[in-house]
Amino acid sequence: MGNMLYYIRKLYLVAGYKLIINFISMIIVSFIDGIGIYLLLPMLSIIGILKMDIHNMIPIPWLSKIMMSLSGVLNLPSVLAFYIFVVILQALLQRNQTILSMKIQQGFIRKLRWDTYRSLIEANWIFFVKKRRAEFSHILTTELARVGQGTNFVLQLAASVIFTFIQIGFAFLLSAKLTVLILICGLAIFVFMRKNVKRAKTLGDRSSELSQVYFNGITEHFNGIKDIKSNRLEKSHLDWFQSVCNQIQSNAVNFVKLNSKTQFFHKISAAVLVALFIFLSFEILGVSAEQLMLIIIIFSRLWPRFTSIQSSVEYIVSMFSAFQAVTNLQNQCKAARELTAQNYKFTESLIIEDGIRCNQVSFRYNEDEKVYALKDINLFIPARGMTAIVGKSGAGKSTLIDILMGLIQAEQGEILIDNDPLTSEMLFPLRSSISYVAQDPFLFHASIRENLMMVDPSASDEQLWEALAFSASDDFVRRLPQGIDTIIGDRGVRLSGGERQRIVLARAILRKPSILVLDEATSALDSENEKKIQEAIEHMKGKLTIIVIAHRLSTIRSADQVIVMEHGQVTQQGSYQKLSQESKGLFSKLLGYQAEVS
Ligand SMILES: Nc1ncnc2c1ncn2[C@@H]1O[C@H](COP(=O)(O)OP(=O)(O)OP(=O)(O)O)[C@@H](O)[C@H]1O
Repeated sequence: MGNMLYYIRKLYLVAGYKLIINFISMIIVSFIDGIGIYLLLPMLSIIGILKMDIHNMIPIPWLSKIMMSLSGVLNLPSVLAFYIFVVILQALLQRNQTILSMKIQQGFIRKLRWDTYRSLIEANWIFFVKKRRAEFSHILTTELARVGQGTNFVLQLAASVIFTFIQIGFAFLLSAKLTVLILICGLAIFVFMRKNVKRAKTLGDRSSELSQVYFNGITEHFNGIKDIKSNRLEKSHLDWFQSVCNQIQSNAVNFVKLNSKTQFFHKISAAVLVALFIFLSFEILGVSAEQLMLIIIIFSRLWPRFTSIQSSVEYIVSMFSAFQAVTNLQNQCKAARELTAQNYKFTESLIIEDGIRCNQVSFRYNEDEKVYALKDINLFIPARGMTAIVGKSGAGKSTLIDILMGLIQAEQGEILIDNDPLTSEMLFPLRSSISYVAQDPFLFHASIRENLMMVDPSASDEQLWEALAFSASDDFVRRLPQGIDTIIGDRGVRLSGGERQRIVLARAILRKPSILVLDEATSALDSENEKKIQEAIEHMKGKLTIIVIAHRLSTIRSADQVIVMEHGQVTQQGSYQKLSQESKGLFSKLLGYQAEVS
């Protein structure tokens, strides 16, 4: 019930007065629908086509009097014209009301979609580290579509309830006793079928769960399709897929079984009740044939509404798990929000004069565990110098970079920028001044030009080629079939690993950063291209702050300082020359290993 109220409140907040207009339209449409059919029969009797007593048909004295007074005016064409006019009016209003309902439904979904995507984009990095990405796609597509469908049912339910009340009103005027009987029967059946609503909720929850599993699975499988193919893992993935599909199928069939059981029960009970009414009307209540006919018409229109109400309730209840998944995700994102309206205002970059300092910085990915990814880090990264971070795999190099970029916050200790603590207000100016090239660089399914211009939409051709030349990619880009306008596929899949790295490097340079962070950014390059890039980076020394993570130590010879990390701690710090002479240190050991390998 709490869910329902929360949902209605949200719907009202988005749709506002349109919801009320929709509600009023529904009442008018139902009302006209009601009078159209009920007046046709009495009017046909007035003009003598049906031989029925008008007072029996309309047991409301003033209304039957008005009808009788029209007897001289009406004829068959005018009665039929009036009927057609009422139907046209009703159909026109119905059409507008249907469009309005759709506008409300789509407006609500658009708002939910926007709020969810925006809250995701504004959440901090650690939120993404802890969550599965496929969950976001699943919620933004499948679950939102389910909420949309559910909203349609909510509006339909409102229409059904209003229609039912109006029809009950008409029926009551015609025969109070019979209407009360119908209502009691309707209510009894609704109470009797209540357990179906609970079951619908369980099936809805299961449906959310299964579609999440399905979405996560297929996302993972297609991300790892090369591994699947090359390691002959197709069979196990097909088995998994088949098992999930079977579960989804059986869950959906169970829901339809439940829903059709409701409809079946309503149909049977309708037939039994009609028979019972006819019997009661003639044998006990002494209702006239005319009234009975109208009551049957009312009943045949009213009863399907009871069925549709019950059916809509089942669909709506099963939709709530999807709505809950959407709102839960929004709330989690809000709790992890780092980008606020205030932050959007900061568009300028931060100019660092002195350098970045870490003071006793510690960090854990999971605060419930003892293991620290970084422990008591003290270091200084001078502005416009080149700092290299080295260490074995898992030593904490990338985590340190994330802390320096303000992507994650230190659990203990502080980061100082030119001796001022890194505050949340400084995060965005800091990031605006950084160009970051990751180990696994990201490129969009677009042309090279579009991938480059993403960071500077006003860049000229000359600037693009300058950036490409810097990253030693101008030659290979010229040789591509469509040159710089070649589409490079999902994540740049149509390029080699080294080519991808070079394009991302060109993009990083095009941004004109004051801090360039290269996280194993040249690991996939051949020696010739790596040398070219190394030379280009050396030219930049003194102009911008460069932070490089490198496993290949030959690439960091020209660094101003080298930071050596081991198990989340800084164990050595100094110039390349100095560290290579510390024979007991890890750095000289790493140098030794690499000399052996080469
Ligand atoms: N998302 C995460 N959740 C939990 N632990 C993590 C996460 N990312 C990294 N870690 C842990 O933090 C430690 C440091 O990882 P980090 O990626 O910083 O190492 P690294 O030195 O960059 O390694 P590599 O050279 O292999 O990239 C590792 O023990 C790793 O298991």
